[in-house]
Amino acid sequence: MSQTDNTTETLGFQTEVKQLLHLMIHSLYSNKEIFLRELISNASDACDKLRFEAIDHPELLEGGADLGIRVLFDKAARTITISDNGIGMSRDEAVANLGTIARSGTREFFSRLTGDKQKDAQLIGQFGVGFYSSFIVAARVTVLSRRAGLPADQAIRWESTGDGEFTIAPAVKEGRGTDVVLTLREGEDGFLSSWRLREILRRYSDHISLPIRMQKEEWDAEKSESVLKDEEETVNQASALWTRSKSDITDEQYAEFYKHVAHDFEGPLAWTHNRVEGRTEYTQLLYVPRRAPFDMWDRNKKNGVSLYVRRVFIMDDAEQLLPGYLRFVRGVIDSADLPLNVSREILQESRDVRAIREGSAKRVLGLLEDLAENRKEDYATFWAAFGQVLKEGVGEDAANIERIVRLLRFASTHAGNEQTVSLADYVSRMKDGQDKIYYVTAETFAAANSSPHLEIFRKKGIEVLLLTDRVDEWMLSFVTEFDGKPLVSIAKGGLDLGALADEDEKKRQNDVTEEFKPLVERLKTALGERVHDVRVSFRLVDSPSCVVVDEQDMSQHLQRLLRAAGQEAPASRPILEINPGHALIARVNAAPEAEFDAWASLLLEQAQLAEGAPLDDPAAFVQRVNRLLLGQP
Ligand SMILES: Nc1ncnc2c1ncn2[C@@H]1O[C@H](COP(=O)(O)OP(=O)(O)OP(=O)(O)O)[C@@H](O)[C@H]1O
Repeated sequence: MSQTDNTTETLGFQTEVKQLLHLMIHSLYSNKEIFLRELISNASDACDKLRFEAIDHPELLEGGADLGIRVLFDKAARTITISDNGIGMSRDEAVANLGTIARSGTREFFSRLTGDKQKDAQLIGQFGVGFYSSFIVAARVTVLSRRAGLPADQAIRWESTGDGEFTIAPAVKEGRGTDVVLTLREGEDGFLSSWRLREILRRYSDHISLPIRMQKEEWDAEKSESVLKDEEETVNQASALWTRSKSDITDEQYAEFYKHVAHDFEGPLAWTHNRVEGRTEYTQLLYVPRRAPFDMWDRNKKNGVSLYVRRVFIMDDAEQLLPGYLRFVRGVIDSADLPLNVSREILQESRDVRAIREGSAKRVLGLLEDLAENRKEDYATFWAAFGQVLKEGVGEDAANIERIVRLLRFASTHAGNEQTVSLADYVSRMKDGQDKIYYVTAETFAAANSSPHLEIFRKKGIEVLLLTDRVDEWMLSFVTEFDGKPLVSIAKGGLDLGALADEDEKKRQNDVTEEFKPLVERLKTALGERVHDVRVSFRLVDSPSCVVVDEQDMSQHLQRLLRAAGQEAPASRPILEINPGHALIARVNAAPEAEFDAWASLLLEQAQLAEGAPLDDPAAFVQRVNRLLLGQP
């Protein structure tokens, strides 16, 4: 910090702000006019905040409850001013809000930037551009602001040319609120036009519920030019978008409103807009974003939609209005019943809120069902961004579990790595006589897809779901059947292909099992405590052996996940299954007694490796393999 005179302080921007400014000026160059949308959006938020604070402190309005935004320009001075009479900023608020980015994960976000303009522009989109977008068109930005409630001589003047530093000084401002004055860069004079500014405002900010006023302009036939009048006029519709009737709102207006409430740069994927009447009355305008925000998995991140009560803004991120598994939804809920002084605590208890939450969850599920049915590509986009979050719903929302289960999508041996298969698709492709839905869980798609357990299913052409997301094991504890068909792990318990194995095959299998009994007994003795059991398996085709767990035991994959998360997991011993048709099994069967223990260990250890499980003693494994390769047990 340095002082240029007694009162003006010069401060540096946070490093990330400097990076953001640099990047924005370069990557959003072709989309400059959005600065106006961002500044109007902030001005509108500032008025909403004042109106909300004034519910408990009416003196903040200082007698002027007529909230609004004004856009002015001055051709001679080459400035555009966006002025609001909202909440304003104190000195400390200005320093914190206009010099830093207060979002956790910001540093990590910036470390992901690549230097590739196009990719970075998309990343910034996820981040939200906000106030700093002024510097795309302005060489200098001056903010004159007075917080509501403070006297006129306690205003502040913030100024920066966007090159790393800003100054802040005390100032005098008669009216409360904020004036943002942009002194344009060379070559940006095109914005100094009433026509141009109105056009931008109508395109991007028509949904703003407050009046946006500009000086009236009229054509003067004598002078043959348009002249500014002393009167003002409102240039937007100035009514809350969600209160308008659906048929009066264009898709573009819905999209621009979304960008405002969601602080998103891109338009939404889908939305649902309804007025609900009955015991509780409310309007909901809910959006599904296209992309997950960069900090979606941040625990401290706020979630949810904005709550209004009879058009008065009450709070952002009212997470009580939707169940947690729909936390990606953005938008507005405007209640006719809640009190204006409702707090987050009251929201938690309120019966009206419960009704809103249940009603909104149903609406969003309906919207997703519609996407899944009629806009498959968009549903795939949704699923890629938020599928993992939606899965949480099977544990969280028992009332809607059937609907949620129908919305789930999986990778499978038929469909490949993309998660596109619904349980209904799976059932429609089931083989004659197949009465179960088969799946395998693993850490990665590659591990799942090359699991030895799949071999017999591939041979018989039976589809298997490949589950590799972290929440999958947890999810499966809630989804145990679909359409009357149980979901069965192919790596658990004995393999029972039921009606899919014919009588001849069953008889042959019994004979083989009998024939291999002595080998099985020898392996049990050799492996002792390391296994729970050894048995002959008909699920293997190309692999000599595999490990499975007992029906009621926790899967090996889940055991590993729990241990990785530092939790206790019961150490269940695996069952070793051997493939009687494999040449290596014949080799082990014929092995001399001195070599037998080494072969037995090898069968177990390679089966564990194929599963993606770590070995207890990898060095001993390597030595054993080498000795056997060299024929020196
Ligand atoms: N006109 C204004 N009146 C009062 N406070 C303002 C005004 N403009 C900006 N601010 C303050 O500065 C903060 C930062 O603004 P900025 O536009 O960068 O981010 P944002 O609006 O919070 O989020 P986003 O960038 O995602 O839109 C705001 O959250 C607000 O606290």
